[in-house]
Amino acid sequence: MRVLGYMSGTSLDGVDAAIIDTDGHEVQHFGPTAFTGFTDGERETIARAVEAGLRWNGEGAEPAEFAAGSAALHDVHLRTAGKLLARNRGALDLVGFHGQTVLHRPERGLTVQIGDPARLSEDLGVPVVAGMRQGDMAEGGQGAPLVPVYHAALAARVGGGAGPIAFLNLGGVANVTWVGADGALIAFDTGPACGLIDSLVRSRGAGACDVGGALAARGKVDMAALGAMLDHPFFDKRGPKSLDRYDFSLEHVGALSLVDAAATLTAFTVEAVALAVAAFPEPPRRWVVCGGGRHNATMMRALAQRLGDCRSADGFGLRGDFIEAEAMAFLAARSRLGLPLTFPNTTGVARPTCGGEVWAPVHYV
Ligand SMILES: Nc1ncnc2c1ncn2[C@@H]1O[C@H](COP(=O)(O)OP(=O)(O)OP(=O)(O)O)[C@@H](O)[C@H]1O
Ligand SMILES: CC(=O)N[C@H]1[C@@H]2OC[C@@H](O2)[C@@H](O)[C@@H]1O[C@H](C)C(=O)O
Repeated sequence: MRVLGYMSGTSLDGVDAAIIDTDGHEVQHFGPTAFTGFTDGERETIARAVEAGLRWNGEGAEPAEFAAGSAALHDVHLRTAGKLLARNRGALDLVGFHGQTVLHRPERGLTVQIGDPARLSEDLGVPVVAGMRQGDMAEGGQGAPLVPVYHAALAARVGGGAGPIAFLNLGGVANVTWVGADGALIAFDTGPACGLIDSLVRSRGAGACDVGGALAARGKVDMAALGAMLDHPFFDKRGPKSLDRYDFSLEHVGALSLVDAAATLTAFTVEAVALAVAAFPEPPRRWVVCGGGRHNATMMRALAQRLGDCRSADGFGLRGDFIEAEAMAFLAARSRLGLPLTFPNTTGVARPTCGGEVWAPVHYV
């Protein structure tokens, strides 16, 4: 199947898209990719939906802001498809659509993504698989992370010898997938990645993110603040476990200078990843890093110091900025084939579980 996967992640930077050819087990061909950044207006509209989602907290009627957020997202998804399909005339069989998470409360079986898969299917003329977190939650899972089964499919490409490897995604939130030498999977969210750092940098009027980790490189880690952040109850929980992007706050670094706060938050991300190792039967022999955080050289240096062999996915011929989008395509294909998306050791779901709901354009036969 030729499948277009879309992801708009928690960092609210825009929409990633990638086309892959897949049979739901392996990737036969990596097709083109595209990213469309949100305009300032779109970002504000979508951020308002996220803020409204947090206030709403799943109680009472859905906030009115969701509709405007969905409409803005839809436009960005269509623009992104325009770029991809103009360059790629081969027919698409399917689309995998994530949408924008506006609330994630796994302890209450609630995960909410805005977006309009029905309209997307109409406008693209292709069936769209969406709602892939909900099937997992209905069976008692966390609804996240979803990408581990895709990481497993990529593992052979980065293996290079015996022993377990780990994929680490550094987006707004960080998640890890441990792939054993026999293909066993263990996965969970580890803690924040870049989301808190972005919030810090924005709140101090210093841009949208710590580009290259330049701020953190000039700062000093505040051990008291780091200790206080690592005291969060999330780190006492055993996995599988998952996070809402806003589960952590800036309160412990509020009094620090910008560079010291950036250094401390960067250390927080790294230490939270290091804590994950205790959950694995053996330490990974190699860490493969995906997501925008791998552009943060200070974070990458600290991770390598803490974890050992820890490198960007790009060094293995993978597209580190598009792995989540590719994963949405891969999961959509698996959903159509009735194959499981999530597993007891990746989301805590009761049994390997398929999921996703398909939206077909009315003229589609
Ligand atoms: N050049 C750069 N230097 C430092 N950080 C960067 C750079 N480019 C991107 N980032 C960071 O990468 C993050 C975005 O990564 P990515 O697009 O993988 O996240 P996401 O998919 O939105 O989030 P999630 O994976 O949590 O859903 C931003 O939060 C930003 O801080
Ligand atoms: C609820 C939600 O949207 N979670 C995201 C977020 O961003 C990273 C991490 O937290 C991960 O659990 C998940 O995204 C990826 C695509 C996943 O489900 O695997």
